[in-house]
Amino acid sequence: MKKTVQVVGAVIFNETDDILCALRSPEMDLPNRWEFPGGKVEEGEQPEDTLSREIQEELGCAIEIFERYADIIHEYPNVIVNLITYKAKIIEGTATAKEHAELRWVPAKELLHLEWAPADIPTVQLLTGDRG
Ligand SMILES: Nc1nc2c([nH]c(=O)n2[C@H]2C[C@H](O)[C@@H](COP(=O)(O)OP(=O)(O)OP(=O)(O)O)O2)c(=O)[nH]1
Repeated sequence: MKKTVQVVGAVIFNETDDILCALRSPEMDLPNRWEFPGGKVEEGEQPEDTLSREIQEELGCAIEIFERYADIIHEYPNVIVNLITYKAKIIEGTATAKEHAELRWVPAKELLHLEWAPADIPTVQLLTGDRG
């Protein structure tokens, strides 16, 4: 049976309502695909704590986490990913790509122009519909 991993991602908005998109590096799984920064929830960890920790590690900044935005299950060939996204904003520091190949602030209506990790597409479509 395929393993299911719980993954949290941040939909980070700025003051002009652009969304922070992160490009996975060539060394990561799903190389060169755009994603919501975040990572796997470790055993015993609260999803919001995972998200704050991952954002600090990956982007070097602190976020405030708001409501849960979407809860998606996507089956990859080797694993099932349960991607839960939360709306968030940066409250301290500036987002810097410490692990990603690139970070980009993108208006909601342009999100679908990027090549996303397959599990992210339903969430991106929701965002585009909400704000586009
Ligand atoms: N962080 C993140 N991962 C995603 C997204 N969409 C998606 O399919 N994934 C997949 C890629 C990975 O298989 C898994 C999470 O991986 P990760 O590499 O970000 O997590 P991590 O930092 O905890 O991983 P690890 O290398 O320490 O094992 O979920 C997304 O929007 N954000």
